[in-house]
Amino acid sequence: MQPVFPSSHPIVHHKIASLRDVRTGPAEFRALVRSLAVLLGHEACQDLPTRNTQVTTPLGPATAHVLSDVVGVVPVLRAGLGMADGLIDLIPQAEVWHIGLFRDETTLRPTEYYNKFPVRPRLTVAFVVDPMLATGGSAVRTCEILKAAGVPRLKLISLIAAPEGIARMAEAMPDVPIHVGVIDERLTEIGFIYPGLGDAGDRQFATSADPDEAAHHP
Ligand SMILES: O=P(O)(O)OC[C@H]1O[C@H](OP(=O)(O)OP(=O)(O)O)[C@H](O)[C@@H]1O
Ligand SMILES: O=c1cc[nH]c(=O)[nH]1
Ligand SMILES: [Mg+2]
Repeated sequence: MQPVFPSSHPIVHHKIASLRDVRTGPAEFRALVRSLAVLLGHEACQDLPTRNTQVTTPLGPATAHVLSDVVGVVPVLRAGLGMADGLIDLIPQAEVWHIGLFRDETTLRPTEYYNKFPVRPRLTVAFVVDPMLATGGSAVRTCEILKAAGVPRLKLISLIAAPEGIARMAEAMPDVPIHVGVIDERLTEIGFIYPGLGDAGDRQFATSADPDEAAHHP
């Protein structure tokens, strides 16, 4: 089974409490997603290798350390987009590869609608970012696409995971570590994470179909 790293950081937990809250509107929700991505991204980068380099400071030469990897950030559209901004805050030189998938609401299977990445990939490590790991279908499909594109090392960063999604990743992608804010109780009968936060894409982009939910944050 792959390593799973639930965050133990109090700031992560504090921000996830606000993210879950039904009264949190889209602007605050987006800001929380971005800052949680920075915090979890920081944890996920802990073991990245560095190489020595020389730079000249105003006082003279210095040995410095820079990342050896060509890093990619892969948001799973739509909900992963807000997390990508946080990862790019951390690693501005990262290549950003977009993968468009949504979950069919009846079968819960991922449906692909968009991919954008270079024909001859140079990445040596990619961080897949998606706030929700529910059944795990979307994460597994994304990792399959990236492996087929030749990316040798993958990591998944999510904000909330269900035990079912973690088990699915462990079976299909045992070499992909998972960095996650929290692991929740279970999936509901319609495949939502419980207690979760609802639909992460709709809450970021203000597209909830439920007028009562929208009324909480006019
Ligand atoms: O683990 P799974 O069962 O596959 O579910 C998780 C997926 O569901 C959500 O996306 P959604 O399909 O709602 O698309 P969206 O981001 O466009 O809202 C979420 O952002 C994941 O991509
Ligand atoms: O709880 C869930 C499950 C899948 N996608 C979401 O946005 N939320
Ligand atoms: Mg959605």
